[in-house]
Amino acid sequence: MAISVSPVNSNKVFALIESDSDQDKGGLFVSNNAGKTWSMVSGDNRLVQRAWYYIEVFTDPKDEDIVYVLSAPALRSEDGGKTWKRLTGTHGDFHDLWINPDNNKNMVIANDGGAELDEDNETKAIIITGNGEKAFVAGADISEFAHFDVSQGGELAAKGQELLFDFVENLSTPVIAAVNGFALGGGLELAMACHFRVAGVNAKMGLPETTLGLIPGYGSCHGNDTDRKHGDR
Ligand SMILES: CC(C)(O)CC(=O)SCCNC(=O)CCNC(=O)[C@H](O)C(C)(C)COP(=O)(O)OP(=O)(O)OC[C@H]1O[C@@H](n2cnc3c(N)ncnc32)[C@H](O)[C@@H]1OP(=O)(O)O
Repeated sequence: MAISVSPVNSNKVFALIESDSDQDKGGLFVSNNAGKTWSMVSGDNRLVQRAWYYIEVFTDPKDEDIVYVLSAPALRSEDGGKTWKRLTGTHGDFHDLWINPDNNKNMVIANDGGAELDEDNETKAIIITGNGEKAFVAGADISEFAHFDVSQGGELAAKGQELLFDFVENLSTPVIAAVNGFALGGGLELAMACHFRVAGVNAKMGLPETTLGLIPGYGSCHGNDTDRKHGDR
């Protein structure tokens, strides 16, 4: 079992309990009188499915009705544990959560893939689009790196991959590419790094750098784990 006392109301205590799974007796229980009496608020199986391994419950430091449960998925309730929404993330098996006591939008969650920082869980989605109708992103200005040698080219590609493409792909907030006009070279790769792509009727996509003998720098024509994860490229 796991226990969490609300930092804003010490009479409110949540207990996550695994019980006889054949009879579905486990789930989340709440006490509103510091543990004297208890009632079950949710028997959602997702809350206790990892109990054989670990089981974690956390109460928000600012709002006694916001509760988090870490399991194979990470789950959040905004109504005192009655209903649950799954948090998106880069990896399953969530083990620990830290919520900034002074700013409950700032949290760090740990899962089998590492730690993730969330500074704003009120942003439900991010849309990337071009300004105007001509281009989503026309790609890199090749004149800026035409003089690069092989190692400088490699460094540029590695840095861009990490700073932009991996960053976008690993965001826990869904990122949508609204492709309006040209999506060329790195612009097309940016759309590919997003979690969803929507193309307008004027969308034109391509990798024109290949006509110059350049291998696209950001993962569009060589596989990696992420490509396999999304499987939709
Ligand atoms: C980093 C890599 C190697 O991994 C991947 C890459 O991103 S490589 C770059 C891939 N992108 C391109 O090769 C696109 C090149 N541009 C074009 O093909 C055309 O410009 C166009 C199809 C986007 C638009 O054509 P058009 O309507 O005929 O307009 P233009 O007169 O050609 O361009 C207008 C204006 O925009 C400038 N421009 C265009 N593309 C880029 C770019 N990628 N970077 C910087 N600037 C760009 C172009 O130079 C013109 O500027 P001005 O002459 O008006 O100052």
